[in-house]
Amino acid sequence: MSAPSPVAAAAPAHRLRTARRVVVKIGSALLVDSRSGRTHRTWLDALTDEVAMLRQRGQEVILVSSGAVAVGRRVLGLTEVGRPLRLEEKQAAAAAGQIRLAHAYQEALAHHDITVAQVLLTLDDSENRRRYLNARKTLDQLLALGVVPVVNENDTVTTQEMRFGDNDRLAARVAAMVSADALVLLSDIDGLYTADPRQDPAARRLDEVRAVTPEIEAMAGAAGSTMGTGGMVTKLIAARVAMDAGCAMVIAPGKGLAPLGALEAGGPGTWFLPAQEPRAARKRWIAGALQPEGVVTVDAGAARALTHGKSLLPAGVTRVEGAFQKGAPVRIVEGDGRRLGVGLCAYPAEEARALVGHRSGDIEALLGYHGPDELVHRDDLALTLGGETT
Ligand SMILES: Nc1ncnc2c1ncn2[C@@H]1O[C@H](COP(=O)(O)OP(=O)(O)O)[C@@H](O)[C@H]1O
Ligand SMILES: N[C@@H](CCC(=O)OP(=O)(O)O)C(=O)O
Repeated sequence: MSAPSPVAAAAPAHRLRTARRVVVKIGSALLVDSRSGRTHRTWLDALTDEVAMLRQRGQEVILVSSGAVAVGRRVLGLTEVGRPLRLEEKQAAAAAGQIRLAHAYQEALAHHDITVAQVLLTLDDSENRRRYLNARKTLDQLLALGVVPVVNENDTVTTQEMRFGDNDRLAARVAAMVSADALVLLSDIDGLYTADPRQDPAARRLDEVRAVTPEIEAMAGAAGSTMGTGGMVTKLIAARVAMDAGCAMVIAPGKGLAPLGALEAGGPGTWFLPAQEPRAARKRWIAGALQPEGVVTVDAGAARALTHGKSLLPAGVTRVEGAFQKGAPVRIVEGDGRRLGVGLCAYPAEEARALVGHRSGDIEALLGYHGPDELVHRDDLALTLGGETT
């Protein structure tokens, strides 16, 4: 019998404490007072105390925060009760609210000497590979510099109807993008119930979910509060995205003043536990889900380096074929045609061709800008040797 997977064995409550990278999503209803449109400062201060505690323990934290529309509505006087805002009004509200939201986070985290950076993304940024790679690298860089990124959707450029609950999915995409180990969705409810507890008093909360099956999906009803309207449906979509990326997700109650501490102490929540870890999930995604758009041939020395876990440097490349953009998946082969694997190329095809056989130190002189040293970074590389993805 094979040994049980350490991923499945870890007790859910420890997931948060042991996670290297944590994404915490904060909904509008938790952060913004529905009547006054003001942020709940005491709540935010308490949450940022917890974020500081996680940082002190050496954990990296990304916050995905909603609330721009709710804050901006009041600022712009778009407060007629009962009238839904038009898309352009919501976008205007988001623009006016976002700057205040960012400021609130900046002030709250400044008490702990933590620098905040605002990152506005569209859902599409995680789908378009070139922008995806840039967003991932920016977030990586911010985390490496000890910064806490505060992410929201870039509501100004969104072309679709802005729906509450979008940030549940955005948070999951961000968690997948940065290979986070844990995603916490702080909610007005303490987890997933067998049915909407507002409708069914006999509904029971689930502690753990290991796969989002149709049976689980059937449990999710529509929206809850007046401000948050995503309900459980978007949370389950988020769970799927997170789990596919090897990230554990938890829906936990956020109203209290120390929601993360409560969760760590074994408080209520529903954990969605993936079958594998983020690194393995990402390699599987690169190797399996993407259609290669080019071929990069490497010499024997580079092939050896790759099998020893190194990145691919331009010096070991002998040929680049195809027309592709930065971030595209490319097949990596040896001179004799033997397939080594698939990787995401850090340069577009033309630039990659210009770098063939050159030392990384020459990149700036060749391209006129200071790009990455690696043509394919080892984190973006899935070797498929002997049928195994590594
Ligand atoms: N099966 C379910 N389990 C738990 N809550 C559910 C379920 N189905 C629907 N809901 C509703 O979803 C709401 C949470 O969604 P929402 O209010 O959008 O969350 P938030 O604003 O906290 O992100 C709950 O208050 C609950 O009324
Ligand atoms: N981007 C929007 C939030 C969208 C959203 O998903 O809201 P919520 O359901 O409260 O998490 C805003 O900042 O107002």
